[in-house]
Amino acid sequence: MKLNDLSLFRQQAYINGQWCDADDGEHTLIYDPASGECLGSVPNTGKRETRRAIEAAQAAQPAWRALTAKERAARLADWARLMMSHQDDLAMIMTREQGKPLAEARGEIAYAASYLEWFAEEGKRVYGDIIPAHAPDKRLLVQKEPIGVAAAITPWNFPSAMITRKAGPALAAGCAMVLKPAPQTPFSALALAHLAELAGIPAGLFSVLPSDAARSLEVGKELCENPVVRKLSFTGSTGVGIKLMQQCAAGVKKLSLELGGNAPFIVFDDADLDAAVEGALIAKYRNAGQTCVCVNRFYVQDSVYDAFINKLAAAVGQLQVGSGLTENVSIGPLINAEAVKKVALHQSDALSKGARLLTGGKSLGGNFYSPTLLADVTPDMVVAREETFGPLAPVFRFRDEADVIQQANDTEYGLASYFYARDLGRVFRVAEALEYGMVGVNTGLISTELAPFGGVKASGLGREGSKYGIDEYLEIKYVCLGGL
Ligand SMILES: NC(=O)c1ccc[n+]([C@@H]2O[C@H](COP(=O)([O-])OP(=O)(O)OC[C@H]3O[C@@H](n4cnc5c(N)ncnc54)[C@H](O)[C@@H]3O)[C@@H](O)[C@H]2O)c1
Ligand SMILES: O=C[C@H](O)CS(=O)(=O)O
Repeated sequence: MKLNDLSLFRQQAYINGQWCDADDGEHTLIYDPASGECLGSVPNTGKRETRRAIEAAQAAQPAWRALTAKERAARLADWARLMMSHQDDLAMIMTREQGKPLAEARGEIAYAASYLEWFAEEGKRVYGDIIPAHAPDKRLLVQKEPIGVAAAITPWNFPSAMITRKAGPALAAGCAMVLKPAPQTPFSALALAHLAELAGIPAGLFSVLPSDAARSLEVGKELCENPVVRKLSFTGSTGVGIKLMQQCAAGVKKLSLELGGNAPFIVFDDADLDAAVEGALIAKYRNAGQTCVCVNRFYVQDSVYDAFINKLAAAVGQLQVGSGLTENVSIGPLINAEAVKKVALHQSDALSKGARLLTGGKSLGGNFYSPTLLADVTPDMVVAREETFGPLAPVFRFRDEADVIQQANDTEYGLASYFYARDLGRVFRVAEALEYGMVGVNTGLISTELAPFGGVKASGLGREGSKYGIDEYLEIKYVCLGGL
C-alpha cells in the first residue's frame, strides 16, 4: 500500500488502547476488489476479544462522561482535523479495500470527518428542561444523559462515514463505543482508530474488532447479548438488521437501524430533463450503484419517456469503468463476485420478461460491470422488488401522479426517494405522498451531516446526523424535587 504515512496502515485489532492480535492467533486476508491483490491481513477477533473491549469501554466511559461537552468536543474536532490532514492516505486505503474511485474516496473522508465536526458541536447543545411544576413545593427537571456503552456494526460500502456517523454522536454524548467493521474493509476502520488515539480519545473508549464473516456472527452476538452494552447502532441489510433486533430483544437494548433501500426516481412531464439526467447519474451510479440511497427504480411519465431514456442512455454510455486508482474512472469494481452475479441475474430476469437493453449490460471480467440502462421495465420483474446494489438502472413508465405514487410506494422499503418536477403544487403533493424517510426534489444527492438520514418501514429505525442524531445515544431522566 503506497502511503505518505505508513502508520495509518494497521494490521492489528485495537482494543482498550492496545494494538493486538487475535487471542487464538487467527487472522483473515483482505483483497483489493479491483486487482484481486492481497492487501494484508487483520486479526480474526471473536467473543473473548469482544468481551474485553466491552469491559474496557465500561471502565473508560465514566471519566469520559465526566468531561465537559466542550472538552469532548475538542478531542472530536482534533480527530476530524487529523482525518482531513491524512485525507489522501485514508482515501488510498479506502479505494484499495473497497474499490471506489479515489475522488469518491476523498469525498467520503471529508463527509466522514464532517460527522465528527458536527457532533463535536452538537454535544454542547444537549439541553434539558425545567417544567412548570404541578405543585408549589415541587420543581420538575428533565436532563439528558449518555446511555453508556454503545456498539456499532457497519457495512463495507462507506468504510469511514458509516463509522463516524455513529462514533461522532456517541462520543459527543459521553458514551463509549465498540465497533465491528465490515469484514471486507477493516483497514479504513483501523486507520480511524489510529487517528482517534492521536486525537486523545482515551484508551478503551473506542475499540475496533476486525473479524471475518463467520466470526462477525460471534462478535455481533456478544454485542447484542452483553448487558453492559446498552445501545446497538447497525448499518447494513434489512435481513441482518432483523436478526440483530431479535438478538437484542431480551436485553431491551436501544437500537438504531439504517437498513436497505429501494429508491424510486420519478421524472414528471414538467421536469427539466437535462437536470434530471444529471441527477440520475449521481443518484444511480455513485459508488458503482452500491449505496443504500441509490436509485433502484426509475419512473418516467409517458410523454417524456423516450426523450429522457435517450438522454440518459447517451450520458451513461460516457461513464468510464476501471480501477479506482485510474484518473477519470467513475465506475469502480463491485465489492465481490456475488455482487456481480446479482446484477447479472436482475438484468437477465428483466430481459427475459420483455425489458429492452439501451446501453451496457456486460460483465467486464473480475468484479467489473458496465453501467447499464434497461427500458420498458414492468412491476413483475425482480428489479422492481429487490435492491440491486449495482450499476443497473431499470426504467418504468407511468401515466399520472396517482399511478406513480402507487407504484413508487409499492415496496416494503422506505429510505430515499427522488423526483423531478417544477409545478409547486405537484412538488408538495408528491413529497407528502411518498412513504420514505428522505425525499430529493430536483436533486440526486441529498446526504449531508446537517440533515436527518434514515428510513421508514423495512429501511430502519432512528436517524443519523442532524440535530436528531445525538438523541440515539442519550436517555431522558426526569427529576422531581419535592418538599421545597
Ligand atoms: N441505510 C443506510 O444508511 C445504509 C448504508 C449502507 C448500506 N446499507 C445497506 O447495507 C447493505 C449492504 O451492506 P453489507 O453487504 O455490508 O450488509 P450486511 O448486512 O451483509 O453487513 C453489514 C454488517 O453486518 C455484519 N453482519 C452480517 N451478518 C451479521 C450477523 N448475523 N451478526 C452480526 N453482524 C453481522 C457484517 O459483517 C457487516 O459488518 C445493503 O442492503 C445496503 O442498502 C444501508
Ligand atoms: O450507503 C449509504 C450511505 O448512507 C451513503 S450516503 O450517506 O448517502 O453518502
